Amino acid sequence: MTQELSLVSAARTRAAELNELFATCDCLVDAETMQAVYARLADQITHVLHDRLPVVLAVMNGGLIPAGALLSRLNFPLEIGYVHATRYRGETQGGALQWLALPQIPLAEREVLIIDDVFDEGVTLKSIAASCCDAGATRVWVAVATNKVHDHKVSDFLPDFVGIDVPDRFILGEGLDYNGFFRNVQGIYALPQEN
Ligand SMILES: O=P(O)(O)OC[C@H]1O[C@H](OP(=O)(O)OP(=O)(O)O)[C@H](O)[C@@H]1O
Ligand code: HPA
Repeated sequence: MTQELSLVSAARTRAAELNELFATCDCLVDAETMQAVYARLADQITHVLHDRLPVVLAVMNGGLIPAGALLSRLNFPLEIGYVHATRYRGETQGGALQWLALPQIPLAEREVLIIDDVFDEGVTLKSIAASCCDAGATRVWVAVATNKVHDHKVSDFLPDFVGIDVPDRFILGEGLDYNGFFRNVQGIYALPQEN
């Protein structure tokens, strides 16, 4: 087999494995419900921020999908940027937060809205919000598509806008990945529970 054919064959095998895994996942929130969640969140954000000229920061990579869903529903003046900070890196348990990109837009004397896919333990968003404050933001708001319900959250920090509560399971879809895959899935799914 040529090298190209063997790469194609390996990709096919991996794609089939991922499709098989996805077929065993539980749907927690369907795609239609997520659209309603984004619409409600966008209304709440609009109510608060419509005349504050915010800088809206997507948290890459997972925040990309919810940020897109929300931004297309925010019909008021705002600027868009991103930060990249990660602490799971393909694992199902979080580690130390690694910063890959700081905001490019100056945040001094600006209101900032940070958008991410999940508020899990909260380490990521608490740290990003603190760094925006350190950069001179007058007020930092946080919006998340999902909030994982458990009792091991960071202290003294909560998101301002929460889409939907989900149980304490490893979830994927709507920006959330498993080994880098499934971010593009519409709806929220959970990996099968170990027995
Ligand atoms: O509340 P926490 O326990 O801190 O976890 C939440 C963060 O974890 C995920 O990012 P991840 O580190 O997986 O990077 P990614 O978005 O690039 O996948 C997710 O997108 C959040 O940013
Ligand atoms: O449940 C999760 N799934 C994917 N990424 C995550 N990052 C934090 N929690 C999760």
